[in-house]
Amino acid sequence: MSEKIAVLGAGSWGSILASVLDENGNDVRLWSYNPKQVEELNTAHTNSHYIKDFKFSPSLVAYSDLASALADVQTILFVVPTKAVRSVAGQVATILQKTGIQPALIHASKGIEQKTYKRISQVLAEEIPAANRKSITVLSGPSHAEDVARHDLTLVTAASESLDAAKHTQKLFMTNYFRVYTNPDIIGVEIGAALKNIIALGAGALHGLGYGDNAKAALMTRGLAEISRLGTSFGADPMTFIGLSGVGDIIVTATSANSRNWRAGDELGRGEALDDVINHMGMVIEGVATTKAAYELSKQRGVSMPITEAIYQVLYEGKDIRTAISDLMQREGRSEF
Ligand SMILES: NC(=O)C1=CN([C@@H]2O[C@H](COP(=O)(O)OP(=O)(O)OC[C@H]3O[C@@H](n4cnc5c(N)ncnc54)[C@H](O)[C@@H]3O)[C@@H](O)[C@H]2O)C=CC1
Ligand SMILES: O=C(CO)COP(=O)(O)O
Repeated sequence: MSEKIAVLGAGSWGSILASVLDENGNDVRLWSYNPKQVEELNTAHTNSHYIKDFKFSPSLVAYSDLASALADVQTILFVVPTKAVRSVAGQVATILQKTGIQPALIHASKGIEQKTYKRISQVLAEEIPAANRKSITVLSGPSHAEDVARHDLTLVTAASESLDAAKHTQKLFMTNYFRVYTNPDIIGVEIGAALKNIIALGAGALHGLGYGDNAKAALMTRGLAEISRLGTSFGADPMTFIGLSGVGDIIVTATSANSRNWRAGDELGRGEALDDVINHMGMVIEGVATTKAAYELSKQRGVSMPITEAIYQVLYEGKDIRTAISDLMQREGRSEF
């Protein structure tokens, strides 16, 4: 199977997914809005700010002009940070309207839009009227770009309301080190993908504060319980949260220094200020904005999310982390389920 594919967003994840698609024999156009990055990708075949010590194949071509990247493509993969999805999708829609092509739409971003609380697939469906809403697919799961770059074994999920669309994504990405499952539950997969970053921030903070394995296991388990409560309130399948995009992604992001969210939490736990952490990371820390969206959603829907609320208070209300942890521990005793 070989297709013309545009990958939009050349950060660590976009560029490595583009590389997987390129290795699979596709004609891949990697788009970035940063011309310097495009030049580096096309001349040195590196993307040094986002992915260290990795050489891309010269067959992978980068574009700074979106219309050229989209010319005649059969598939578009969106991998920009959540806050940029709507504006990039709007630009794509204008170009697709002019050219009349109707490519398959996949995304691999992990977040929830601020204020509208929409999932990424909902934003894409709204902005790109030509899209077949039911066939939009999300690719998600425990998958740090750094590990995929060195061909470490990686298992992810392609979720879509359309099984044909999910299978199409599965075929595009499958390699001997990158295995893709299908899942019809796009709601559960997108919610798990977004909210695990809140737990990764918390796990990093526990590490930075010097807490041990019991505390981290407790946070991951009870964090998953509240993600599952919010997800099922939207009709997600509870089983999704014990799959790759749920517990799988919590394990990888909440235990690894490759995770930007975990690292940000670690630095906060060591006493650094949030603004400083964001500034020197130089890459997206999705969990910061997702904490706000999830906290507001939980209040709107009456879903109990005490860990998310505690992290919201630390990030947005200046609450001391140790006080937040102590308050969580001293909540009234209750039944586990
Ligand atoms: N890095 C990873 O291992 C993984 C990341 N993800 C998700 O993929 C998404 C992208 O993450 P990364 O590639 O890691 O981010 P990154 O921070 O490494 O790169 C983001 C890229 O988006 C571009 N960008 C930023 N604002 C833009 C805008 N307004 N318009 C167009 N382009 C813009 C930047 O120039 C950069 O190339 C996030 O939602 C993240 O949660 C998902 C799985 C793994
Ligand atoms: O989603 C990821 C791995 O599955 C990447 O997480 P970070 O954005 O925290 O690096």
